[in-house]
Amino acid sequence: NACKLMAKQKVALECLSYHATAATEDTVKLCQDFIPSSETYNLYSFQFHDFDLTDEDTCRATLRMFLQCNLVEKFHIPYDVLCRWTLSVKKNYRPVKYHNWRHALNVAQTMFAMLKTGKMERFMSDLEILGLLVACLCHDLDHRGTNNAFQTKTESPLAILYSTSTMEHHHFDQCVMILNSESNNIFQALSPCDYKDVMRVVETAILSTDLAMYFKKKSKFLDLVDNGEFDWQSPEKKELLCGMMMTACDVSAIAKPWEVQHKVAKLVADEFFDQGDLEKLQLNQQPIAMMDREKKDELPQMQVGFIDMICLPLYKVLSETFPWIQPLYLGTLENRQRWQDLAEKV
Ligand SMILES: CCCOc1ccc(S(=O)(=O)N2CCN(C)CC2)cc1-c1nc(CC)cc(=O)[nH]1
Ligand SMILES: [Zn+2]
Repeated sequence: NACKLMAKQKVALECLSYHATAATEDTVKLCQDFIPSSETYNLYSFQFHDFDLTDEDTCRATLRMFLQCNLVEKFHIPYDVLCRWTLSVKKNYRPVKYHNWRHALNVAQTMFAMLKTGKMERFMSDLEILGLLVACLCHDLDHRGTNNAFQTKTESPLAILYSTSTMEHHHFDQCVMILNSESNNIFQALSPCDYKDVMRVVETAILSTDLAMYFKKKSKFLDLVDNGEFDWQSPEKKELLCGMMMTACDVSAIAKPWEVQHKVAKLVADEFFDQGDLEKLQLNQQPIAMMDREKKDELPQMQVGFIDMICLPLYKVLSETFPWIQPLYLGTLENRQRWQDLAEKV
């Protein structure tokens, strides 16, 4: 009957989350590890990259960011739970070329640098800081290296579950699944009210990483800034600001030193080209230029377009209100020149 079916589904889900969460020995090891300082990992810098970090380093760097923001203390997060949760999050990223655990770590580190070096933490409550860091680390969970359009075109189960922001809803789902898994709930000590609030911050932040939503968000944000808005404390203005910060972190590879940006752009391109191959072979469709490896010569020009359409307007309006994040704007400008030079060479 229905009850038995529900019970079976519940057991199946628990079994799924059991395999999806961290192994005990890995958790014990991370728990005992020495955690180097933020400076050792260069976490305060907008020029941070993960190329020299081992997988263990990426977990220690994650713990360092939580410790540096005093989140373990403020929200009574049991340290072993934080270790297990970190490893479970890392385990639920697939080894795709770009949207993998390393991307999530880089996005979280940019958020950390915006809050600390960019001095934006003064506009955020402790709960929002906790929610934003968790959202960055979880924002692309279980990404398959294919975008929302691909889910829709292939009528994938995810597109049937969510017709809009398909992947972003799945990323949030995965985040909830991990928190609901045995001894993985870093929010376990929060009051029911704080729990509701932090989950709302995490959900809004993860859903706001759908670039299709960015353009709507940007015009609303621009209206506020143009009207000389500076009180970001009202709930809807705060949600809008957090959404803009999430996009700023999500695309922040565009602002990194040229060698870093050039390497990361190749990872992005390779993942896009893999989807283009799938569309040609599996769907017998011609992919858009961005995903067509036959058109890789157009890549520098596309990066200039990406910078002009999405990145520069975003970093410009954010750095006008929060001047200390200007390195993101200047870094993007420098890379625009590099991509422009390559575009003219072809
Ligand atoms: C590097 C390979 C080419 O990469 C791009 C090509 C075109 C555009 S686009 O702005 O024209 N636009 C974006 C919205 N799509 C719906 C339509 C196409 C963006 C990128 C790009 N995206 C990311 C974010 C994943 C990172 C990055 O470095 N570059
Ligand atoms: Zn992302």
